[in-house]
Amino acid sequence: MTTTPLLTAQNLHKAYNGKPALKGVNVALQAGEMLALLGPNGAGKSTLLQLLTGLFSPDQGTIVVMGHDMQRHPSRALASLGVVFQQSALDMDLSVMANLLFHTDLHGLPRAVAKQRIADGLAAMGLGDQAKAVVRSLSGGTRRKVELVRALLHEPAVLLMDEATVGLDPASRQHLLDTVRSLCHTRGMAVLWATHLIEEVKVADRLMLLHQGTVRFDGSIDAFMQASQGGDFQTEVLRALEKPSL
Ligand SMILES: Nc1ncnc2c1ncn2[C@@H]1O[C@H](COP(=O)(O)OP(=O)(O)OP(=O)(O)O)[C@@H](O)[C@H]1O
Repeated sequence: MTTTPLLTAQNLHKAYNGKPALKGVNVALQAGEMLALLGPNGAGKSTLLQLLTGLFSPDQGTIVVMGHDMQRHPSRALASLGVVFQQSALDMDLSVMANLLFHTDLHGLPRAVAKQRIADGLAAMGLGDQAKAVVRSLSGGTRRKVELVRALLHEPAVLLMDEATVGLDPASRQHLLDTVRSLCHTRGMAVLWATHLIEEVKVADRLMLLHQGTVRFDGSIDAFMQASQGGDFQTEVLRALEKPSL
């Protein structure tokens, strides 16, 4: 059965000063799906995520989120997106609570609903006692978790994560990914998650390999391994990306 994807990007092109960074990329994210976007430095992962979040416009191509065209109706499209970027979006001098309330106000959530979701979100990430802490006083790993709580407060249909596990120790990284994974299952949230950590992508439903602005593979990890040349997962990913390491 085919269903309408929650997010569709078609034929995305983007160049910087005439140098192409994306050359006709297509993405379709289905409800409940976790898609890992893997590629070496400079492959175009951040550029793709910046286009999908409406930060920049593509030179060519279209992006539709929950039926809303990103260029024609950006605020409607963005209302269904949660974003965790490499760069922190938190105000370092405000408390965790103030940062999170700022986000829920932006999305027009009533305060009572906002406070309940914030309490639940912090508790789910093991941060129930950190609401009053000033963000600057938190470790890098804890800030990442707060970023995730923030990104989920308006219950987005689609979550976009760019290297969201950077700075986390292995246990926290696993916890963050498990949390996201269970939201895919329970709420049908779709996730596009850019990373350069090959081993990390094994928990994803689908793998997209990006190299020099072009999609080299898009499908399940099983399909990738079946089409490969018999090496282990890491070896085959590096072969597909023509890299000795990522
Ligand atoms: N603002 C910019 N101005 C000029 N060139 C850029 C800009 N942003 C990215 N590029 C170039 O576009 C290409 C794709 O970069 P991008 O950051 O999207 O890749 P990436 O896969 O996210 O890499 P990384 O993992 O290093 O962040 C690279 O050649 C990069 O140098």
